Amino acid sequence: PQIRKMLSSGVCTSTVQLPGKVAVVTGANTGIGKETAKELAQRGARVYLACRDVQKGELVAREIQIMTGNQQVLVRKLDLADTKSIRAFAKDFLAEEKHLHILINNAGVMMCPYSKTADGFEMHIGVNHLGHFLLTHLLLEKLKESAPSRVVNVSSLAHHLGRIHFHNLQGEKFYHAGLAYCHSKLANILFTQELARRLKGSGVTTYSVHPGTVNSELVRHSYLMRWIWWLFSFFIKTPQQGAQTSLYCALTEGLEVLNGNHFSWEYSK
Ligand SMILES: NC(=O)C1=CN([C@@H]2O[C@H](COP(=O)(O)OP(=O)(O)OC[C@H]3O[C@@H](n4cnc5c(N)ncnc54)[C@H](OP(=O)(O)O)[C@@H]3O)[C@@H](O)[C@H]2O)C=CC1
Ligand SMILES: CC1=C(/C=C/C(C)=C/C=C/C(C)=C/C=O)C(C)(C)CCC1
Repeated sequence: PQIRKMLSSGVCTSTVQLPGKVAVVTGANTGIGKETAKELAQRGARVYLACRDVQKGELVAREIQIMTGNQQVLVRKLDLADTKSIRAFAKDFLAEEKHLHILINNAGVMMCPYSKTADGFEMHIGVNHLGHFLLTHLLLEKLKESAPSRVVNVSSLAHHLGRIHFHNLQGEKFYHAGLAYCHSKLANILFTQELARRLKGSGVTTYSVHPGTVNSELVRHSYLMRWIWWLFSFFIKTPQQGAQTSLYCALTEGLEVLNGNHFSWEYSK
């Protein structure tokens, strides 16, 4: 129990409520994204679940509506492996909404077999980084107009093993599914730092996050990881616990001074 308590430490204690606020959470139909969206809805925000599978999203939206009593939980199609889908999502969102206060770039894929996005990017870098990069870029004016607003990029402690190999960005010369994930998670952090630098003074701030080791569907592509996750399932975080660091960065008052920083449960009390 002590190990479990230590590994699942770090709770968002902010009491901030979000009536009138608008949030987008990518990959919100399961895992950490679903729990993040649920908490934002609980606090009164209008929450867009940006999912590639709209049917799955609708089921979750209904569940969140019933649990929170907030009817403003909406599902929109977003496939981060296809820039056409990202552009269509952004176009419809910008036409529909006056504001965007919280963007949580949460969706992610880990250790999938070598494959490419619709636009020819290696899947990890394409979905985890480039897809979110484009999405953020397309929504940036709206975020600025809605300032103070925040962008949270869900990265991972796996970034420590990441390197940006510009000569092999699409994994065509060499591909390792685990390392490809690590590279994409490093890209999330570098993106956060540079975005913070460029947005200084705009009222939009951005943070990257390691959510902890979380019992979710992320391990679906690796038999070994599924086995490790099963073996340690008692010790690792629930998705609800895994959502705490994203929520902390989205909600905590006064965090603007730490614009561009990386937040990780390992360092929290
Ligand atoms: N679980 C963990 O231990 C850790 C997780 N993270 C990060 O946390 C984030 C959330 O992961 P987690 O909840 O654990 O994993 P899950 O696999 O449970 O959730 C991932 C979400 O991303 C979505 N997604 C995947 N590919 C795409 C795509 N092409 N377009 C749109 N959405 C997509 C999935 O949709 P669908 O259900 O349709 O596949 C799903 O909703 C990820 O960024 C991950 O890297 C970081 C460190 C540790
Ligand atoms: C050894 C070990 C663990 C394994 C941790 C691993 C393997 C973490 C991988 C994290 C990843 C892949 C993050 C994704 O972004 C646990 C389960 C904490 C329990 C304590 C001992």
